[in-house]
Amino acid sequence: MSIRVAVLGAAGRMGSTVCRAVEQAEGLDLVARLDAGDPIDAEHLRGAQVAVDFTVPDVTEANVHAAIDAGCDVVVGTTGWDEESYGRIRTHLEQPGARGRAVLIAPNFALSAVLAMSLAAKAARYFESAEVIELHHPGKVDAPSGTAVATAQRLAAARSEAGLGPVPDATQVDPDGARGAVIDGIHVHAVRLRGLTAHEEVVLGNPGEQLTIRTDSFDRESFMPGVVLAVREVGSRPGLTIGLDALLDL
Ligand SMILES: NC(=O)c1ccc[n+]([C@@H]2O[C@H](COP(=O)([O-])OP(=O)(O)OC[C@H]3O[C@@H](n4cnc5c(N)ncnc54)[C@H](O)[C@@H]3O)[C@@H](O)[C@H]2O)c1
Ligand SMILES: O=C(O)C1=N[C@H](C(=O)O)CCC1
Repeated sequence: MSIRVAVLGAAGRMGSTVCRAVEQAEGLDLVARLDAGDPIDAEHLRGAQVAVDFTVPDVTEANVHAAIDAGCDVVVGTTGWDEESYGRIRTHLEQPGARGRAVLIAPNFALSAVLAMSLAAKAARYFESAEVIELHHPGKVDAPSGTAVATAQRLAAARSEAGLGPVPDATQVDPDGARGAVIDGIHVHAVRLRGLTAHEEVVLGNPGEQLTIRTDSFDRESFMPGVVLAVREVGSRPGLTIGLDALLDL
């Protein structure tokens, strides 16, 4: 039996790539392509069991609630999520009408990025300094990237668990924000450059040495094995799963 899939944001860069990947994947059946202006309800989802959301940060949470109400499990790649919005999804999934439904939200479905985040979190405890540089195409609407936010949060958590203090930084004068965004004490720098797709460097420093962990997605095909895996697996994980790590046994 095939898994029936709807794609939300189907006209976008990621959504259109996901539509092609679903059409080509064995055991998946693309039943609906929805984009801005299309209602997200049972009629328009056309019997989909899994909805895949690659839209925009402003609308993704509302889409997920609507897809749950329409009886779908949901795979989300759109960025812009935080603890509050995760909490509202968890609460929704505990309601009687939504029990057993599953939502998987991942800031990055590329294997190299998932591994880079995991390796960076492992390495973080051994270094005094840690910063994140993310580099993306100039059509991206949000900064810093969802991947960079998640990376910084994981670096900070690992440092805190290891008892490390703040990163060393003597900066006192920075009127224009040259030191970047600061997420949980980790500096994050965003580059937008024509020709790029999605890239990230985590730089970790000690006296006399540096470790650089870099991931490069050269095209959107790189995200597709992770998206297809999530579509296949989401139904067997009721509740909210954050990140692809759980599916890869990392
Ligand atoms: N998790 C990952 O691996 C991963 C990879 C790449 C991009 N992303 C994220 O995916 C999102 C989409 O990126 P993109 O480059 O495809 O953007 P995009 O602008 O090309 O596509 C977004 C699409 O969503 C549509 N849309 C807007 N409002 C909508 C609504 N209410 N309902 C349905 N569709 C709606 C737009 O019309 C557009 O077609 C971004 O948040 C991006 O950061 C995540
Ligand atoms: O192209 C984008 O936009 C991407 N967004 C995600 C993010 O913000 O981390 C993943 C990488 C590509």
